[in-house]
Amino acid sequence: MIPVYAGSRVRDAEIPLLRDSSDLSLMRRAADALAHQAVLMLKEHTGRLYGSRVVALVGPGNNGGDGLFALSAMARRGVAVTAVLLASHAHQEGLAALVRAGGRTAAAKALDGLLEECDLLIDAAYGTGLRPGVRLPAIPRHIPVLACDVPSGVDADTGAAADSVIPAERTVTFGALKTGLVVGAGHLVSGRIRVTDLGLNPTLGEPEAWVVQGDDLGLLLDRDLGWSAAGRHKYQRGVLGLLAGSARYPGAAVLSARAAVATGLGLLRTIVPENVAAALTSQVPEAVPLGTDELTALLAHNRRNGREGATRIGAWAIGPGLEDTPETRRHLQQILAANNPCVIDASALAMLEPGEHSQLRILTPHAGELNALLAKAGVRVSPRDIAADPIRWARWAAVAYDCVVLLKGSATICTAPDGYALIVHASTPDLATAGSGDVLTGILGTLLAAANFPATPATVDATALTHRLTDLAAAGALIHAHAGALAAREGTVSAVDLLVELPRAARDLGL
Ligand SMILES: NC(=O)C1=CN([C@@H]2O[C@H](COP(=O)(O)OP(=O)(O)OC[C@H]3O[C@@H](n4cnc5c(N)ncnc54)[C@H](OP(=O)(O)O)[C@@H]3O)[C@@H](O)[C@H]2O)[C@@H](O)CC1
Ligand SMILES: Nc1ncnc2c1ncn2[C@@H]1O[C@H](COP(=O)(O)OP(=O)(O)O)[C@@H](O)[C@H]1O
Repeated sequence: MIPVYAGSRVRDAEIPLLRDSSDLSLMRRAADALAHQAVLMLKEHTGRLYGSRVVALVGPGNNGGDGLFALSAMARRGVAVTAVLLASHAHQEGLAALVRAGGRTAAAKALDGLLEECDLLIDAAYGTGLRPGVRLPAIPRHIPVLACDVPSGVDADTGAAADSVIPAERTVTFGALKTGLVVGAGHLVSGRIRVTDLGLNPTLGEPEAWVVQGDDLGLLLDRDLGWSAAGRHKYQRGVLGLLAGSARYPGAAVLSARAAVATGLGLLRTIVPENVAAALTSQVPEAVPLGTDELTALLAHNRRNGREGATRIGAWAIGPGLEDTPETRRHLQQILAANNPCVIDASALAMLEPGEHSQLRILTPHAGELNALLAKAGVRVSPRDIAADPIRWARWAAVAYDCVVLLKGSATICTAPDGYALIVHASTPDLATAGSGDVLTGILGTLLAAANFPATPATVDATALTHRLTDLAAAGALIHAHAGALAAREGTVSAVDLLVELPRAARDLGL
């Protein structure tokens, strides 16, 4: 997992070091890393270095200073470099270094002409010191862009981006990975990211979040892989209850059920409306239907004897395709009252009430559903606000509903009420397809059922439990993303394609 820090935190750590202008070593290290990536990009795009033409947008602050030092390093290697100065002043030592190395400067009005003969643009206009309201020049899409620290126009704390943001093919970021590069629009415009370590970490404190990598699954699941694990019978591998489906959305229940089974579940018990039951049985023969009376008896049994062992349900997946009827509300209330770990999705989210619950719940809203959850809790935000600072609003919902929230999107954000946050990046934009969220719910349900949470969570440290739940949420998103990557190799991706790839995705990641 890679730690992530708010851009302003990194800036606060570096400013005292940068203020002493006699010591430019940090800036030179940053500039060297920038120049190195620029050289790689030039070789990739033009096949040569000597005689190629690089233009840099240079802003008035230290970000511009990085750009100027990088240009001077490239000028010394035979690259024709021009710094386009966007403001009336620029970093003095950087300018002097550029002039000494034989580089040129130009005014902003010369930019369009320079771009006509440009092999690479370095964007060193604004970094972590960006204020709102910036207006940046338009860059033709065919010109490769290398961003210095943060693509100009991106808020390095939140990922919000100005309309005129300059999307980058690569970003070299300094000191630490910044939140604005890994979520929201900032994530979409940063391209490939390289982090240059400047030795700031001891001064940065606790990370704001962690970006999850493919090989983190074992860590997130924290499973007992001892010899006894191989001796478990199906009930011990995990029994999941699924409350889903309606005449209007019969497919959602099937997708969640198939995903749960494909992720390696011991047993699936399903409560679906009568008119969905036949389709479910024919498409998911592994599922065992659960009647209303049996549900009541089983939950009572669970309350008395804990959740372990045969016939007891270890976790619930609730919501895909569910219709809001008195019967589904009754089932939901029964399940919630029994205090089982559950993943709650789709229309079931609208049936929840905010408040303290001290229960093992993962809510899986997309941005629109998060908006509705927050509104119900009295927090008035717009979808635009959520897009501009998704971690912040996912955390608000986690606090308001006292549970783990998994906010879906191109970057999935999993957060606990105390702010612990994990980020999982989608492998492909194709994951945004109908039914893909239902598949995720099934995966999460299986991970919860297999996790063997204690039957009386009140006796266990609540923070530790919500962190464990957050880890499992991220593990589910990781498996989902990897299934997407495998499916995308064959072409476009549908929810059924994800199901087909799930067993392999789970095994690839070490499940
Ligand atoms: N991480 C590290 O360890 C290291 C970081 N380093 C680098 O330092 C960078 C941070 O530098 P920084 O603090 O000087 O801020 P930066 O982004 O250059 O912008 C500030 C200038 O832009 C101006 N300005 C802002 N918004 C504006 C707007 N909307 N419209 C117009 N103007 C606007 C602002 O104006 P002001 O607000 O003062 O009026 C000010 O003049 C960081 O991103 C990284 O590249 C490395 O050198 C070394 C190690
Ligand atoms: N732009 C995107 N790029 C990649 N994945 C995305 C993007 N937008 C959404 N997703 C993912 O697609 C899935 C959609 O879930 P959801 O909206 O619940 O769909 P449905 O209800 O149709 O199943 C989620 O896993 C989400 O993280």
